[in-house]
Amino acid sequence: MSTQPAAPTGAAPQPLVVRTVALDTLGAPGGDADPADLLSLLPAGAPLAWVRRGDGLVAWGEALRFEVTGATRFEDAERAWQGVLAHAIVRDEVRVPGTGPVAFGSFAFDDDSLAGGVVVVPRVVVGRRGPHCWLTTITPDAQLGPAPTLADVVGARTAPVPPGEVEYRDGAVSADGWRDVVAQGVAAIRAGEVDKVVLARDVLARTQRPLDARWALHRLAADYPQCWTFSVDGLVGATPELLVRSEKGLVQSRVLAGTIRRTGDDDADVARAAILARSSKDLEEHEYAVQSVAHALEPFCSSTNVPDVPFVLHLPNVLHLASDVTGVLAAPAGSAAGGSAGSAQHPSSLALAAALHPTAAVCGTPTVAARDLIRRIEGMDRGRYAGPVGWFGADGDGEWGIALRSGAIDPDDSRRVRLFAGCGIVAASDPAAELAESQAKLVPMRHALAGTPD
Ligand SMILES: C=C(O[C@@H]1C=C(C(=O)O)C=C[C@H]1O)C(=O)O
Repeated sequence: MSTQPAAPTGAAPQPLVVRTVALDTLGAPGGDADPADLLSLLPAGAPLAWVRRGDGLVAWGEALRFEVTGATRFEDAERAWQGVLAHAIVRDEVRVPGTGPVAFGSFAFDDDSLAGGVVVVPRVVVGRRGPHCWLTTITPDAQLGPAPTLADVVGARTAPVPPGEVEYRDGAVSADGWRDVVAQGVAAIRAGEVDKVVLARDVLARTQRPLDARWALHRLAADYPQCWTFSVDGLVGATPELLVRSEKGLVQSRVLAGTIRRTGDDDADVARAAILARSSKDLEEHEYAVQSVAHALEPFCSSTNVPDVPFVLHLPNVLHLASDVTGVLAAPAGSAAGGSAGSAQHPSSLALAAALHPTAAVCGTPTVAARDLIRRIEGMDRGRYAGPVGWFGADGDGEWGIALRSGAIDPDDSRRVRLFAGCGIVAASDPAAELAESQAKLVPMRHALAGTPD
């Protein structure tokens, strides 16, 4: 068992008291913090976030933390979370997805990565979903006390600190060297080793001041509203790719693969979107990714819906071919036919994420051969980049993105941030074009680290 509570809590699981209360969307009278702007509630330190278009969860503090490693990291994390829940005292007055006990998680791309994975159970969570806003407090070793208020938990708020000047240097592989890596990938495809492989690179940023993750989060959420802006244990980003959302028996996955850079000229970009939608190279890359998700979901679902044709997702830096795959989870054994009201016995969202990971959008096809090729030629440990990142609740429902367009803050020196970008490679890929695409994919994080407002 590789699950370890990071705090020396002894053998017995710690009982948690979990309390969710509704918040007024306009904030309490008397200048209380406004939950409408979730990110502005975060204190400095180690913020937890999963937000999109103003909805989502922000959280801080650590009631519990579990670190996991290896191929069993997802099931170990799941077991640790179940252990926590078994000893939790819960009073949830709101009862929508994201209320009650929640945990955030982030997991390595590769089973063999030193990064393993982490599950953080925060002390304070503030959530918003449409008209509902709520506050959850999670307190170890406490009695159920009076209802908490936002004013109790949000201290004097400080503005995010700008990072100052940022210097960049090569990561594990230089830009030129990475073109060679891509050429090796193309050669392996032409030799029949794989059909598609996704190859990534890292770039090292050094900021003048320790990076305040909130600075990056605000900029990412403002610039990339179509993406899921996340922060879990020093991994910060805004991903356009949803690995899986599972809610009350319905599952959804947003699959991306096939990319073209934007030019900044709207007319030219419309023409490029049309080129992307007809590009056989990009459609092939996309089809591999969609099929990998559809096949991984099928064993869990009574029905799935896989669009025949992708749509073009317009982001400020790139255009992507995108498909939203949906499914209905099969009724758990023993329940009434078609019953999906209680999701307690459905596989949890984390179990689904584990079954889906790694999709062909971030690994390749066939999966194992592509993963082996990545290990052989990529020249770096991806860490938690391209792994599942997100949150789940007491019933297992939750949302997991693929940690793309992201940076990992060095836990020993928060002036150092490792940024990542990768590209799907097929037989027709051109190394120089893939390098340019990887640079476009680094733009969100580079901009998020820009030291001064623009
Ligand atoms: C691997 C990344 O992106 C993935 C690769 C894509 C592609 O090659 O077209 C598109 C979206 C993502 O699935 C990344 O952003 O780092």
